Amino acid sequence: MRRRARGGGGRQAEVLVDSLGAKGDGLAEVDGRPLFLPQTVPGDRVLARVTGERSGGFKGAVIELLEAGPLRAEPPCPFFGPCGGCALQHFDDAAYADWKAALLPLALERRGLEAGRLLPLVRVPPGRRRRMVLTAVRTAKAVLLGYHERESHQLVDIDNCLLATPALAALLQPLHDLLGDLLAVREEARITALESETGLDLLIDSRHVLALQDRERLAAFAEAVDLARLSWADAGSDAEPVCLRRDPILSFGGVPVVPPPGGFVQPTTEGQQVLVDRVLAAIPDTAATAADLFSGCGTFTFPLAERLEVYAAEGERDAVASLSAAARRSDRAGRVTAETRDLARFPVLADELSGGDVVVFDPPRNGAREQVRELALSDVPLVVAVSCNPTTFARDARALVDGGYRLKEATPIDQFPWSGHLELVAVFER
Ligand SMILES: C[S@@+](CC[C@H](N)C(=O)[O-])C[C@H]1O[C@@H](n2cnc3c(N)ncnc32)[C@H](O)[C@@H]1O
Repeated sequence: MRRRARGGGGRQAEVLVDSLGAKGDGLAEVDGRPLFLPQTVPGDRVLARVTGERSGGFKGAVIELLEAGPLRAEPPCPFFGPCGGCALQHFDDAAYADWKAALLPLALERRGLEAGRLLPLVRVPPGRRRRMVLTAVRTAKAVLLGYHERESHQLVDIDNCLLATPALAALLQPLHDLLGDLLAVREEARITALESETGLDLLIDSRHVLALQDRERLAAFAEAVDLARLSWADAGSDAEPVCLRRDPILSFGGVPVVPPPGGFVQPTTEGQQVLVDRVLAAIPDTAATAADLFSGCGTFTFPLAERLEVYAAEGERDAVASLSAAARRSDRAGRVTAETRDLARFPVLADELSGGDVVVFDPPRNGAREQVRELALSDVPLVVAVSCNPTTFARDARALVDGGYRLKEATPIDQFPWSGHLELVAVFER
């Protein structure tokens, strides 16, 4: 490392990037501590600015790429760089896949764990993201619609997204036009768009107060782009359907479910199928009962209930309502019970779980610390964990192993291509 004079924005240094960190940033060294440099690859020699502190090291920004590393690739998207939606389009594809596949064993290793059998990375290609959450703001000149820059409030305006399904990508330009008509200067909106099996489902969440002509404009928009449903929420308040042309439907284990507006569903159909297949494959024929914790609106509940009696618990009231309504309409009504329950504050207790055959749990990114404490005390013979965060998964896995479980098998799934995120499914046995 060669230091230069302090610049106005912080210390500058010429560094060599030697590896990639767990979130996809290149890692160099300054003063014997790691310097995290977004959008660099191993072998890059860069002039960097130190911009702050980060987990035992520094965060930085590239001022100039002095020499490109051999694993640098041409990013396919013109928005890559400023757009915070992707972090790793500039990395050689095979090297990217190796790096992603290693995230899970590395996270486990940090907790002193190893999977009995680590299956190869399953890759979901770009262009399959069926759910997107975007932000929009009306400026004096135009509407900006897209993702924020990394660690910034700055919005990057996009009119295409290579991650999204073609139907979602094609919605971006009409959405720009709609929001240009609707929003006043400085008004913002958060848009959740889902491509369901029966068409697009859109939730617009904004402080903008809807006048009668706005509602007419929204209905005309729904008609023009053939939306299944268009809902409106006021800063997170209960979503109100503005236009329901047909129910948006996703099928879980063959059961049609109408997800709540903006509700969580797996981001890709392909990723969901792999997760469901791996969960079902882990369950022996002798099992009769299962608990599906953090169930959402039933991604695993309904495939499990084809054969098993299932208790589903989930924190979002609307998701449980969707799940319960779908169960009532299905042939699995007698095999599914669902409850709205905050599993961090009121985890299902070891005594409640004990005697059951299988627990499936699929928590949010921060994991299931409180729920896992109870699971570890239970006598459930089989636990299948689904997670989108190897770090919190490894923490929870440690608690299960300390409670007497064995981590039998784990599968990493790249449901979030070009990002530092990784989906996974893991099987634990007592
Ligand atoms: C990763 S999603 C999985 C949902 C579902 N298993 C699926 O595959 O679609 C995590 C779920 O946990 C729910 N959740 C988050 N925090 C929770 C809590 N404290 N208690 C119960 N559920 C919670 C979210 O609402 C979300 O539905």
